[in-house]
Amino acid sequence: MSRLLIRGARLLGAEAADLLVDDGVIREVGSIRVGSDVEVLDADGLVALPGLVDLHVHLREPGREDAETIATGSAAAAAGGYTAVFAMANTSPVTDTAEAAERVLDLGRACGLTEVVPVGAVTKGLEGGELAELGLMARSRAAVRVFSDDGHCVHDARVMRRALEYVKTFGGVISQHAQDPRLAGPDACCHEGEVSGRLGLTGWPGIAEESIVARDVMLARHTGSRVHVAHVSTAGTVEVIRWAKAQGIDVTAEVTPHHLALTTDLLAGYDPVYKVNPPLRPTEDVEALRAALADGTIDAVATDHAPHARQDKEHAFPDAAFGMLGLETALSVVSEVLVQPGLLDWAGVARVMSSAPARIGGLAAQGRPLSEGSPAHVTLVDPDRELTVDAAESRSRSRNNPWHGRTFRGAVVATVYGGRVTFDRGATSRTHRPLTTASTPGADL
Ligand SMILES: NC(=O)N[C@@H](CC(=O)O)C(=O)O
Ligand SMILES: [Zn+2]
Ligand SMILES: [Zn+2]
Repeated sequence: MSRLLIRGARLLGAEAADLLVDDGVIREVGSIRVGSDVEVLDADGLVALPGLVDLHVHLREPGREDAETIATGSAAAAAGGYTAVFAMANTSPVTDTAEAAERVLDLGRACGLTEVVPVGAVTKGLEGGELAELGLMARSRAAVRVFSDDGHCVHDARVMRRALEYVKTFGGVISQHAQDPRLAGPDACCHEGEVSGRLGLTGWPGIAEESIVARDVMLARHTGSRVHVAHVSTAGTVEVIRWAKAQGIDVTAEVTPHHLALTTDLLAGYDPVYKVNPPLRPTEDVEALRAALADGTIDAVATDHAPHARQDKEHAFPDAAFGMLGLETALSVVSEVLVQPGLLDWAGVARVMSSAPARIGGLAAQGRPLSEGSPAHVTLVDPDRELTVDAAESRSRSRNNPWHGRTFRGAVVATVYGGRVTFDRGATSRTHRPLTTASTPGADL
């Protein structure tokens, strides 16, 4: 494998330095002189983050390749700075067997643009009844550690209890889509509140999420097992998680970029691009989510990238599919709503978008500090670069992009996965230069 020099990157908590990558590993950090046989990424002025890790994406393969494939989703992931993504199990067929998990793993490896980590279903067919082959999936080549019926809530407390007990035996975790089906009726399509009343849409309340999270943290305490809360969307859920963590309960949580930035007022135009599960919430919730991510109550940002084909999304609001794209824009949204206002610094971004999700998902080779001997998974970010989103330019096969036309400050410029450049926005020069000289130290972060 060819060698790669990342030149003059701003490292977290350190001076700017060169990173020499050989055979997929960071061999040297410092002022490095190299010969002409090395590919050079000019990272002058760019922040180098450990490769981003997304605990929650929908890649739709197998079954809905018209909406996304592992190849198009991997390309979108690389463009978003991701070097690992956890592919949810709500495909067709469902990822509820060892064979299905290994197939997703192999398809991801064949693409080679990002690590595609299969999430296993908790119950067979996501039906909420019988447990799926959790142990076989864990012991398979895919070594599944994260299990989720995402799209559905594991609502039966007895099933949830058994699942928690089971995954405890091999250090797994249940990622819960927390939504009490009795409190969120089949017709509900948005947040229940002032806006839904005005628009004449049927909503569901935050308590549908909060009551399940409250139950699940108690089940985690009872079983001594580990629960992860997917896409937290309300201030009440934040309160429950804060309390549970203070008790020493083994709970972690993620929040999506859209729940950190968008509010339920956007539904006024009935545009189904804003229809998502959990629904966009009022400003008070958005503010609580931002604060919770900054103070560590919420551990990670996860996109819940949910591509949908036009024929599923372009309907009257109540009939459209739930979900929105997120992989390519997540870092820019986080930069805009958290870094620019001073709620999070770049070390904080590395925590919530790389090291914490890698730890939660059990990926030892991801989320590591960029030092000698670490795997070369690197995301280069220009903190000042303005990015205007154009849905038509997406690498995703789908176009349900809620950020179309918006401009963000802060963007991913290049992604290095296992020592290979998997994305390059073109601002970096990849010329072969003889005897590269050392860079000058840049600003500390
Ligand atoms: N988030 C969504 O609105 N939709 C997801 C399912 C889910 O994450 O619950 C999907 O698979 O489309
Ligand atoms: Zn979900
Ligand atoms: Zn999801």
